[in-house]
Amino acid sequence: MQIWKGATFQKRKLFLKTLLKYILQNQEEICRVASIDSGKPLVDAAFGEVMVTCEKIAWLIKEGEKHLRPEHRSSGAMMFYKAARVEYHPVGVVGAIVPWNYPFHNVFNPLTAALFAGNGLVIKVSEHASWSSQYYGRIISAALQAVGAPVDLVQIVTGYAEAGNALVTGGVDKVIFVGSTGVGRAVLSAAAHTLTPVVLELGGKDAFIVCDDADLSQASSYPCSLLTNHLCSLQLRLAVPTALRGAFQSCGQNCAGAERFLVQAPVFDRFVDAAVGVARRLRQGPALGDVPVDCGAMCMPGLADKVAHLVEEAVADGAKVLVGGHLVAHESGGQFYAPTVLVNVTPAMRIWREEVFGPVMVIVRFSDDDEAVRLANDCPFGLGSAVFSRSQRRANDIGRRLQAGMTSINDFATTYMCQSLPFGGVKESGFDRFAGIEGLRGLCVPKAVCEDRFPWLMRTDIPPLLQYPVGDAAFPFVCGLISMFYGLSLRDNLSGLCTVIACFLGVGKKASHKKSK
Ligand SMILES: NC(=O)c1ccc[n+]([C@@H]2O[C@H](COP(=O)([O-])OP(=O)(O)OC[C@H]3O[C@@H](n4cnc5c(N)ncnc54)[C@H](O)[C@@H]3O)[C@@H](O)[C@H]2O)c1
Repeated sequence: MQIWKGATFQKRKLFLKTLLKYILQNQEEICRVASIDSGKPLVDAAFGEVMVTCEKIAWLIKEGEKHLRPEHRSSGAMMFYKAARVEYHPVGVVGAIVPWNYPFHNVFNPLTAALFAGNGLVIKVSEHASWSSQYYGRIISAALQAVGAPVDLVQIVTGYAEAGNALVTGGVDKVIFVGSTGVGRAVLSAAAHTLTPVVLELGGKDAFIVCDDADLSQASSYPCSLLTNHLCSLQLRLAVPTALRGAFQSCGQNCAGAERFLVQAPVFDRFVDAAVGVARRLRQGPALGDVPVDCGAMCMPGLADKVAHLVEEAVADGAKVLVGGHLVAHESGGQFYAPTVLVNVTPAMRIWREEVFGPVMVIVRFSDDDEAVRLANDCPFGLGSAVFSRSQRRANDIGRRLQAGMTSINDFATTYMCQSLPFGGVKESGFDRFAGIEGLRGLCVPKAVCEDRFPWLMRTDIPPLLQYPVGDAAFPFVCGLISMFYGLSLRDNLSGLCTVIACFLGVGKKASHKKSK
């Protein structure tokens, strides 16, 4: 760890380039391994695991150094003769505890940033995705070896809750926990004993808002309503495929997964019809079977039953299943839950508040922007969000009011493809950030440093009348300084200056008199 801490940025970049080269040359194998361990189709693995990881590595190589170099800061009026800066030093050993849903990305995401920041890393992978971690671990060791870095710099461990707990309490310098809200609470509580800082990246239940833009497209006075109608349906054509991917990518097993689709009344039926039309045609089965599929299996034991239970309970309370809504038996013996579209859901239902983490698209109608915001915020989680409107201004107005860590305008989850942006949530989705500039710097100790700006010209010292034992004029002198620098008018500043000069001149003698006694 000590060796890597002193590694140049050039070497850290070389490590990332070595990883990137391997990933690019072995994309298919990496995706296959992720598919076997998580049940997701290859395209979902390429999209959600490999593409974002490559973007992260590319961003770190291009911009990472810039954000970890010492940053000069202003020193303020009174400290004008000082130079101030922040230095970003590695925290030491980062402990990352990750879930099973993206076996490749969940390992490489903390790995790339932690090592680029100069840290060592212990990753506790999920007990449900341990197999693939062995293969990914070998890639990491080979890349470390290739650049002459210590191979034990990264340790991958697996196990149940006890293993995770041992990592939190075992003396790492910072914990990144990615997982469910309930376990996040346990991790935070364990970390409190050792005062270990924790980043919590927890569950989500993203709102996906589709506005109708009716005022524009329906205004009879509008000179070109044909065009606006076309634009409006274009917006829908844009929103529906994105909505479907937001709901069914990786069979809905995404932290930043769209789980609540809020659609404005005038376009509600069209949106629902379009979504149902596609959802009905989705092919489901084993990810690496003989026939191509759109939706794979559920990974975690019991998750499909949990999803089924949530849907059944909602239906019993008045929700309506338009597509799916049932478990699917398959000769492979895998766990499958059919891609589902559900309407007539109300905020009183459990499915509205709890993370489903499955292929269920809940579509709810809203009448105006205020109601959309109210419904979106009526949720314990606040990870991602999306707003669709052909008026970017309107979409941004709604977006600003959403209680979420991330908002994509006219798209879904694109904030994560912009790797300079922080990733994380509010409310029960956690706190602090793991990606972007904030996440990268979060893996460092931001050390404040202050030194003389002109050491060859002036070295600063405590003025004689403030030296112990302090003279009688010390107090008026400090008050004078405060007025001189912070007075709100020129008169106050000058009056402060006069006091300072008077004290300085008058007390010089007194101080030396006292000292000679
Ligand atoms: N916000 C994000 O970035 C993000 C990303 C992916 C998944 N998630 C969330 O993860 C959840 C699904 O993953 P999961 O079921 O694997 O989550 P989980 O919370 O059950 O497990 C996550 C990890 O924590 C470990 N763990 C369990 N108990 C622990 C304890 N007491 N102390 C320390 N570690 C412990 C597990 O072994 C696993 O490695 C969902 O809620 C999803 O939203 C969040």
